[in-house]
Amino acid sequence: MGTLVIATSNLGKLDEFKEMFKELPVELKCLADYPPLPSPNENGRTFAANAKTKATYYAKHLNEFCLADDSGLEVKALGGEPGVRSARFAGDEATDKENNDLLLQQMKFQITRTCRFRCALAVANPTGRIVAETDGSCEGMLLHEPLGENGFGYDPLFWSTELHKGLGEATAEEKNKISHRGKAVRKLIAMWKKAANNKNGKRQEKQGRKYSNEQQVNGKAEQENGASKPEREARPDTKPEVKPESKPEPETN
Ligand SMILES: O=c1[nH]c(=O)c2ncn([C@@H]3O[C@H](COP(=O)(O)OP(=O)(O)OP(=O)(O)O)[C@@H](O)[C@H]3O)c2[nH]1
Ligand SMILES: [Mg+2]
Repeated sequence: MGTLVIATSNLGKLDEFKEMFKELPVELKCLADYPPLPSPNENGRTFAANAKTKATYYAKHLNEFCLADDSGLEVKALGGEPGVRSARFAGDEATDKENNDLLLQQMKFQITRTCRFRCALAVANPTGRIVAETDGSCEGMLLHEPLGENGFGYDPLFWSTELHKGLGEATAEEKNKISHRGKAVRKLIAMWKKAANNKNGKRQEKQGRKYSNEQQVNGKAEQENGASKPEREARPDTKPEVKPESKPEPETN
């Protein structure tokens, strides 16, 4: 079984990933399983750029496959802010509460409350090369005050137009079904399943080719040894079993 490190220092994200990956045949690890590393710079202009930077950085240092997530909240009335700066909106070391308070203050007189969460995921192999990327988004409205105790970050300020409730009120299962991260994770899992199916298909094709080559060689040898054709055909049990290629599961966004 392979290892995948969930390379995030955000415990809220980590819990969501653990829940969503629990059925996968992979050994999940997190940064706490390794000696501490300084955080990488997240100064990219897009979520995708930051996710790739983090995945590559951790994969190279830990010599493992690493999954990184860069995500944040885009508020329409603020021109997409806090966006990639979501974690540092109220300062480099800002807490969730400080970020939320600043956001509410900036939105005090705004009538348009449309916003969305976005998430970019990147997986890097142990050399640091990016081997998979996906993304997801989740639409909502910014509340005027915190609602509910669940989730993390900006969740208490986010009214989900898909769930018709605040993310702070939603259970983990409800949030994962509609969230930016949930959508990005399901795309990633669908990609892995497709790649695994293709690999199985290729392996079976190779086995089939090997069998047919062997048959030709054996046939030739038998002919040279004087074996008759009907005798060879009467041995179907020597055929390798070639299962039909199974279809990947449809994406469930
Ligand atoms: O209410 C929320 N529900 C979410 O589902 C969610 N996803 C992201 N965020 C916020 O966006 C920033 C991400 O910044 P970010 O991607 O740099 O992560 P981070 O610095 O916390 O950890 P790391 O993964 O970089 O180690 C942080 O402020 C998070 O609170 C969320 N807030
Ligand atoms: Mg970060």
